[in-house]
Amino acid sequence: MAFAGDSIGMCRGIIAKNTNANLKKRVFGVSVSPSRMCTQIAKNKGNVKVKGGVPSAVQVGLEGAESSRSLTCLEGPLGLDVVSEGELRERGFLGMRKTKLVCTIGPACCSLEDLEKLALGGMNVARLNMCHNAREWHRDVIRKIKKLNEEKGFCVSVMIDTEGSQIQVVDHGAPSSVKTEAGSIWLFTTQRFEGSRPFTVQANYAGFSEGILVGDELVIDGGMATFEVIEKIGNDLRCKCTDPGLFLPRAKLSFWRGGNLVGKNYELPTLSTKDWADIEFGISEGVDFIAMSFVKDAEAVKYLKNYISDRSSNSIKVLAKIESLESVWKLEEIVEASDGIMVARGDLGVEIPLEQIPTVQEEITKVCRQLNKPVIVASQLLESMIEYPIPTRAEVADVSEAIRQYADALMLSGESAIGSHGQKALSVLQMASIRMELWSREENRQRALHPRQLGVSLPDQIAEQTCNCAVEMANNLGVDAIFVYTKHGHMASLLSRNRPCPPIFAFTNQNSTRMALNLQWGVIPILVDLLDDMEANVTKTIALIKTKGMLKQGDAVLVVSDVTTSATPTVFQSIQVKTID
Ligand SMILES: Nc1ncnc2c1ncn2[C@@H]1O[C@H](COP(=O)(O)OP(=O)(O)OP(=O)(O)O)[C@@H](O)[C@H]1O
Ligand SMILES: CC(=O)C(=O)O
Ligand SMILES: [K+]
Ligand SMILES: [Mg+2]
Repeated sequence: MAFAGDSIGMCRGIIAKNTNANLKKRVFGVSVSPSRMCTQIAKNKGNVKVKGGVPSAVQVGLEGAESSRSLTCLEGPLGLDVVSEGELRERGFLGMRKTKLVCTIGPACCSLEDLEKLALGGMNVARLNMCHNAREWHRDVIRKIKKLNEEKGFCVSVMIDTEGSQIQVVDHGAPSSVKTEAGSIWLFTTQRFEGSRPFTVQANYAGFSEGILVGDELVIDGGMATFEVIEKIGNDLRCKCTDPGLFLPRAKLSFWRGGNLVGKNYELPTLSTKDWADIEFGISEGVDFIAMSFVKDAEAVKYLKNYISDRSSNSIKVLAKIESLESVWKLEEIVEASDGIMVARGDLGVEIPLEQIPTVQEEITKVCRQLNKPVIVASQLLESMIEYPIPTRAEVADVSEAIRQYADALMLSGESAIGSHGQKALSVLQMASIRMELWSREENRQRALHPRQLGVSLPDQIAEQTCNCAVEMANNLGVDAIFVYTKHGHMASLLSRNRPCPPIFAFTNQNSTRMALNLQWGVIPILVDLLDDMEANVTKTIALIKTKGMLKQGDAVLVVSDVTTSATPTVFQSIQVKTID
């Protein structure tokens, strides 16, 4: 693959020692000069110093800052998952898929064999929607996934998704869908009754009609059918169907007045008693992510994060689902508070007009990248594949647009949970990712980001600038891979944020970091034991990957690390380019 550009001239100072003909051939693009990098570093005045005299490395250090690492030894097998290893062998470094894939597990794919097929097909994260099934069912699935990871060398993270609170239909008088004719009169009630009553719909929440006025519009599932409220009888509503359509099971209700949403959901708690019990269950089963449904504000996310850190020594990442109007209003504070975001387009489409979904999705992905949080685009990506073996052209275009927007991950819902073609749907996502990522590289689209400075403290600013420069260098030099050594995944995520052309191999000695990085664009997390001496880690990991036959002579690797030496308590962030001989 070629990148447009001129020469490596200005880079020579950095890579002189390691430059060979092979690398030169692959180096294209506008160069970053060491002097430009130093200028950026020098802006962070204080006791920052730039080390000279090492032609293959740029090092910056902050004197007196203690190393945050407590690394011990580097031995044992290379913790690279079998799927990444296969992709690398088959397609080479640049051909490795960067966009991560999440599959919702349901009755159609919960056997060990089906889960293994999804893992082989590239599932990075398995999502369990706690709206469905008993906890025993979920426990069984989680254990199967962990068994596959342990015994077959996969690296599939587990996410539980809370049920949350929302006004919805409990019963609409039929086991599946029911038609609503224009002009038909329906009663929406909170009364509980056995069996079904024609033209009667049970709502799940006693206060569902509070504040609702005659003349308001009642919309089902964002437009499946529309009613006008014609009479209030206590808490119940008599409604006339104005736009005929369908009631599906668990249909969502929303009320509108003069074109604006009447926000009844706001009064419901973000986490119900059942959600808290599900969260306890998730903690005890050692899940990697908890996706929080119907997040209203940053407080709810912070509360859950604090609760988890008090309860569990494992770090479980909290993802906030953006699926209400209120969460769109408070987007930035929610993104800042959370460990990642899901654009839950299904329920979002109930609360905002459908034509606004594409722009809201683009805005959310942009904010997440600016604030360096992973983002999943979810719902109806390949909806027609629940039934059919191929997607519609429009679905492929939608999926490709999410990839072009550089979403970290794409999610399958019913396609994998209940669909007849879950594995095929996953392969559509995989092919679309590889195709669109190639196109984006050819268009040099990663340059479109003007990253907002995130770091407040000087060490954080240095880490961020190091990663920004490292990615620019990696792209310009056309290196094959970026290696990073990371305990909590921060450096790896800062590199990912820049959406580099080569894949990022993130070596970590913490399993929770490995599982969390599974959601981040372009990061291949690898579990290894690490040494205190960073230089030794670099040498040993390169040697390990080479031994496996995945690095060959002439390959170039850009290495980003926090270099600590035993002689000084100083942290040096360094960028080195190593060519393999
Ligand atoms: N564990 C499961 N058991 C049975 N059916 C499931 C399960 N998980 C998902 N499904 C089915 O797949 C469909 C889509 O799944 P998904 O869980 O993504 O629903 P959703 O309504 O988009 O999510 P949410 O409830 O979080 O808004 C659901 O309507 C449901 O019928
Ligand atoms: C995934 C989800 O919760 C939604 O789209 O509503
Ligand atoms: K849910
Ligand atoms: Mg939802």
